[in-house]
Amino acid sequence: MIELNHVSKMYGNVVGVNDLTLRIPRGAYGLIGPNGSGKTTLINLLIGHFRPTLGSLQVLGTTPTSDRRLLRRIGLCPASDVLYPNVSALEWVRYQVRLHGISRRECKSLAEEALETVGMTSAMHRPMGTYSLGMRQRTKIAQAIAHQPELLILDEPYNGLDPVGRNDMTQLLKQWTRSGRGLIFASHVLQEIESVTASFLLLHGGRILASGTAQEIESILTDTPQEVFIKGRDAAKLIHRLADVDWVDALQLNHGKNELRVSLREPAEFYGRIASWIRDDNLAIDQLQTPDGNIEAVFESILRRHRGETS
Ligand SMILES: Nc1ncnc2c1ncn2[C@@H]1O[C@H](COP(=O)(O)OP(=O)(O)OP(=O)(O)O)[C@@H](O)[C@H]1O
Repeated sequence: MIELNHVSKMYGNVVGVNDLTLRIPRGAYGLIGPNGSGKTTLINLLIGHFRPTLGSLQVLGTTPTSDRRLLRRIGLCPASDVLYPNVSALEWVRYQVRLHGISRRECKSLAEEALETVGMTSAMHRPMGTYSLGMRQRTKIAQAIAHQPELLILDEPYNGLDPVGRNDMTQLLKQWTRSGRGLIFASHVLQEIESVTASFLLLHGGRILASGTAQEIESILTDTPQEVFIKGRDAAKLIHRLADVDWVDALQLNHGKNELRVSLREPAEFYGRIASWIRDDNLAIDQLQTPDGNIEAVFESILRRHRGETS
């Protein structure tokens, strides 16, 4: 579906993306990374909005900047709010479909169908200025899917949505994924991506740090140094167990000796032993706090590996 060969994009002296090489088959992928990691730059390269400063790329078997017909095969939902307050969703989506060179009559039925898919039929004649944020997001998605593209690209589709809107968005993206068409969507939040697809691309500082399924990334993390906080009255009593093993990098007692911070070189070793130590020594331990699910910690772990601080 996408092939990047040593792609870099510079904005003057600023690196947008840095030497990306990647080949991903058709499927659904979450593009995850903190602010400024290069997600939007990558999306703009995929749709041919930007030409790479270095390297080359192919999307759906063609070069985005030299094949304008590619835009007909891609649906794009940008992060920015692009809706006109005095225009109805139906008019706007029809107009966007028309821009793809589709006949006037067909545009209307395609627009209606897409708006129905996103649950906007009852509000589609109202001016978009009266819509909630969730309705605006759904209208943007309708615009992206109305011309029935092969690949849907969404930049932060969950931004600003309340829990109900988030759930609706997840259902919508799952439905799209089940149809077997391509999906790439950028997000800051791991859980949002996890609820739609198991496949990730992790960007940081314009580089792809990891790609694969959640399990693959988890297994990278299991072997990557981590910090664990052990909390409870007997936390300090675990020191004699942990002081002599070679997979512990550092130990620190905090909070009146009720919290032990452990820097682990091989977390799997720790998790394999901790329960039996607590049981055998009959220790009062209330909590084990790990960085699981915390995307900042995930990035920190992968970054350490990336910087060569761990193997
Ligand atoms: N038009 C521009 N001019 C100069 N620098 C830019 C421009 N657009 C992006 N950058 C820089 O390129 C890098 C990547 O930015 P990009 O917007 O692609 O990241 P992002 O992951 O989409 O971030 P966010 O989550 O905040 O949208 C950042 O350092 C950013 O400051």
